[in-house]
Amino acid sequence: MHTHADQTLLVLASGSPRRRDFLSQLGLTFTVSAADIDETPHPGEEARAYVLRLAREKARVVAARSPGAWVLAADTTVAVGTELLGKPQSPDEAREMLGRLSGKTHDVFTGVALAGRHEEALAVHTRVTFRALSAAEIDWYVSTGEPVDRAGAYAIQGKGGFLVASVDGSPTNVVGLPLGETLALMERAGVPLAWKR
Ligand SMILES: Cc1cn([C@H]2C[C@H](O)[C@@H](COP(=O)(O)OP(=O)(O)OP(=O)(O)O)O2)c(=O)[nH]c1=O
Repeated sequence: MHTHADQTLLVLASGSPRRRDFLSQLGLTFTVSAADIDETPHPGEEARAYVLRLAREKARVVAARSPGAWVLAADTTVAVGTELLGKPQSPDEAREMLGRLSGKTHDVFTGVALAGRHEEALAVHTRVTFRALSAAEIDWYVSTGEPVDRAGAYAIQGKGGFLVASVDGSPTNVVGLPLGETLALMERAGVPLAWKR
């Protein structure tokens, strides 16, 4: 018997409001169920491998409690050379991270994973170049509170826009969900998309 694909449930395994907004903008109907996993990198783990591992883990944890659903998860990290910059744990750490990024180009990686009938995953890489920042600019930005809960201590889509000189690659990848690649992934897996109903 033919089953209508659009009856398949889509679950976003994320507590991130950015990811929720992006998926909504695509016209997709979904529920949200955040996965709480250990995000500690393995010793010497490369950024691409790290974000893929975490995205897959988040998707699997939620898929295990969502029978019959497609589960989408993602993880974003900032890398300076081989060093991973996660979310700052304090204003001092945020200042330190922003100082490291000032006047240089860094890498942003997002891993996207889909779990359900089968698994699919991909990682997207964007290069972001920061302006040379003054200490006063960094202090002010940290005082806005925006760096909290942001990989690399900035939000390009918010007040942190002034930090950035240029972006090479997917802009939505930097905010936490590379939209073009995520759509391609869902299409490949057979997840029902709004314009295909
Ligand atoms: C670099 C950058 C990161 N970020 C955010 C995206 C991610 O939400 C966050 C990185 O943390 P993640 O661990 O990728 O995601 P999360 O903890 O917010 O949500 P969940 O694991 O439940 O899905 O940093 C921005 O919003 N703007 C930016 O410019």
